[in-house]
Amino acid sequence: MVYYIASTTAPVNIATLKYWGKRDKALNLPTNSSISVTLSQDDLRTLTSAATGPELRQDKLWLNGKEESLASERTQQCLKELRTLRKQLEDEDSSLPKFSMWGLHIVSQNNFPTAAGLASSAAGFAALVVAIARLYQLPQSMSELSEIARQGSGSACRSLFGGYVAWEMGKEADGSDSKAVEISPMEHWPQLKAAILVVNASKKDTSSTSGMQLTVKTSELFQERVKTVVPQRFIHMKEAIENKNWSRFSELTMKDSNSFHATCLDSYPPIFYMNDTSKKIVRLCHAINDFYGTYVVAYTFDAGPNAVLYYLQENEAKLFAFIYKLFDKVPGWETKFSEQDLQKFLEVYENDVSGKLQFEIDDELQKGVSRVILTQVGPGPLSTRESLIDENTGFPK
Ligand SMILES: Nc1ncnc2c1ncn2[C@@H]1O[C@H](COP(=O)(O)OP(=O)(O)OP(=O)(O)O)[C@@H](O)[C@H]1O
Ligand SMILES: C[C@@](O)(CCOP(=O)(O)OP(=O)(O)O)CC(=O)O
Repeated sequence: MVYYIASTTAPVNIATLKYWGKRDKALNLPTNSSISVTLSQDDLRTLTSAATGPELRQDKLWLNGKEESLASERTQQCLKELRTLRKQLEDEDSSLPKFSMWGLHIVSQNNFPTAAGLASSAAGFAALVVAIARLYQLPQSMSELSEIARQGSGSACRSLFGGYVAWEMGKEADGSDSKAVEISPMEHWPQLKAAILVVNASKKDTSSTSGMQLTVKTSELFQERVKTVVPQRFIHMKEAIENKNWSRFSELTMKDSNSFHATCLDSYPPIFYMNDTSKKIVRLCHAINDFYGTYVVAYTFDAGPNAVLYYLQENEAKLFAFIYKLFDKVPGWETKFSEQDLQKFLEVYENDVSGKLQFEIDDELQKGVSRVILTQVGPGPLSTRESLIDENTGFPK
């Protein structure tokens, strides 16, 4: 049997200017433009393989080792658009095999918790679209493919690029100008790092999709956010990235996270994504910045309680003096540091911080965090020879 197979990895992205609100639910068109940082695939990534062949009659998906339904309208829309593009190629060149007529087997693995507010849908849909586009040998650019990934999950469109990425909301009713573009590649500002404090790795209560629908419908504050706050912030954040202006970037990032969660609280009935631990982490970050008298850390929270802390490499020891001291018992540190390195963070705490800090380190804060993920800005989707599909059967290995 002949099977054609392509595989790719795709990254997670974490927004610094949040997407929250749709102006068209079916096409996933947003009410505001957004900005994100793509994170390194060494630490968080989806690996997806896609196969087709004349024997495959049905589309099938296996996610993290289990067969899953492909019935969701969003996934169907992505598959339909990719097939249409492939069909155009086949119509132009009759020697091409008729991939557009055959079934697809898609096998995917996330190397981190799925649906836990760690942007698995973003990496997942980005990988699905890119793997199939490569299998189909589509000539479309990443920006063009981002319009398809967007229909799977809005934030997924930003995972088609590495580095610093904007999703331009666009104006057209058909969504043809609502796509991701690169602001700067990772090489432009490679010193940006992220420490993710995993607060609760269980499934979240209110999905992003239904949460944002409720906010659009009920929050007055939201109107102000999309009309005035975000358009200005978008320009300023883009400038901050282009100029590598860390203080500006971190201030805007924290303010935008707070603004997004404020519109959730202003929804009726209110939506709570941050929990008590998240709020304590916010206070801790402000205490750290106050302590040093400069921006050392910037927090941001998505639709869940986990904290993403952005910081610059040069400030790592200053930040870790605090967060390693607090969360040294949880797993994750050993992925990047030796025992000796970690000991040094404790020494910085003992020498520079202890006794001088206006912040009470409490038990509850320590108990609320279960894991740290240490990562940094990274590249966009990468082709890989690693395949999850058996080339003799067309099924998962
Ligand atoms: N590798 C993948 N391939 C295809 N679909 C995926 C993949 N990973 C996740 N998904 C889809 O995304 C869903 C999870 O999306 P959801 O938005 O609930 O969580 P999240 O992405 O972790 O959180 P958020 O987007 O709010 O940060 C999964 O149930 C699955 O349908
Ligand atoms: C808070 C956010 O993470 C919301 C992400 O929402 P999704 O992209 O998951 O929503 P859907 O388009 O409905 O799939 C902010 C962001 O990533 O910009």
